[in-house]
Amino acid sequence: MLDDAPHSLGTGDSLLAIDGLRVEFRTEAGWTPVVTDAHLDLAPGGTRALVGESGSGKTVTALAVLGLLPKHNSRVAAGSIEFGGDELLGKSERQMQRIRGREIAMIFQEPMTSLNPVFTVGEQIAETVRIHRGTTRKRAWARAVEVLDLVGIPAAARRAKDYPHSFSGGMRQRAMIAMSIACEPKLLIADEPTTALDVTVQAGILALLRRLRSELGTAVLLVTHDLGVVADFCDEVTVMYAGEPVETGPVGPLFADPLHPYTSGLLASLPQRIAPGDDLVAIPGMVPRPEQMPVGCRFAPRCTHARAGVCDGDHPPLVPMGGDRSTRCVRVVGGDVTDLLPPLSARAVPARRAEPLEAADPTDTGTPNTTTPDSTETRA
Ligand SMILES: Nc1ncnc2c1ncn2[C@@H]1O[C@H](COP(=O)(O)OP(=O)(O)OP(=O)(O)O)[C@@H](O)[C@H]1O
Repeated sequence: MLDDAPHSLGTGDSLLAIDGLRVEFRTEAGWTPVVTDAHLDLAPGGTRALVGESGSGKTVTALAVLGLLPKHNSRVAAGSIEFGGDELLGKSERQMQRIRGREIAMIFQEPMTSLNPVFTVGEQIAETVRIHRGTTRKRAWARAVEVLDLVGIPAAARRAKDYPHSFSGGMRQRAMIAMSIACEPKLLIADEPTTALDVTVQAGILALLRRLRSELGTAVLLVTHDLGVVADFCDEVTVMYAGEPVETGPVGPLFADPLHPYTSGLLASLPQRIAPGDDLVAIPGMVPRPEQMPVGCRFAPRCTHARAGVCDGDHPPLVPMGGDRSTRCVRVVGGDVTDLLPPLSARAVPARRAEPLEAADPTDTGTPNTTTPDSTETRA
């Protein structure tokens, strides 16, 4: 653990436990914090979303876990990131390389950042398996075909010999997921994995992640700005604002009864919560730049509940509120504000779908292990 990490808000049996994380970037103004006092817990096999507007620090937090922050202009200045009880901060690049891929894998919004256009999809997955598991080329290839089949690539043995450009967007995303799970990592970090995909393909990818989670027991940290996806997929959520978590908790209670005005504002601006004829309630203003953080509560300048002399004083800590929930709002903690629900017409929490969604994905052609080729998936 680095200096200045405050006491843990964690439960003690986490797969991933981030505590008091502070990440700084070098800017013209000097070392500038972009993530501060970040806390996050993820249980083995659990799913947690990291949500918030653009620039809130979601990706930086995820990259810190993987040890992939740019070395030339960033540093972790405080805190702790434990994975399976083992401190990741301070590990060498060589040690982190061993952890990445084998223990923790990441999938990105754009699959071509992970897939190399000059090698076949099968070769790339097999190479990952060979490096991390030390198996023979033959076994590694067999594993590549197996995982491509698992993620629903039709005729996997044949398609493994194709280059990424001959796959559609949905299939590339599946191929990247196949590569990331090939070594059965305990944790998958998915950064906006469905944002670039159309809605039906998106639903199929989420259903795939859900199935992998239940079949392989992989925990998922999902970085997204899409609360509908969070409601669909995650058990727990961490809401980030201006570089810090402002509310955490189980998805159902947090969506039904937010404990921070920022969460309430995000929920109120969900299109599916607005009744026909109602205005979309967007949060006025913008996320402050890292060099211009307000003193006191960072959300106060945009908050309709903010009070002078209360919200512009000391910077508020993240306070446990019971029921596995916490908030950084001093007015909620003090009991001055008790009902943050968005307007009545916006109260319906996006339904958590009980049924798998994979059938809704045109890139899927049926049960993943028995699929047949589909022209919508084939570009070449
Ligand atoms: N390489 C970098 N150099 C300097 N500042 C950076 C760098 N990467 C990120 N930042 C800053 O860190 C802050 C958090 O960025 P981050 O990408 O984590 O936000 P985010 O919540 O993931 O946003 P988005 O949803 O747009 O991806 C932002 O203010 C951003 O400008």
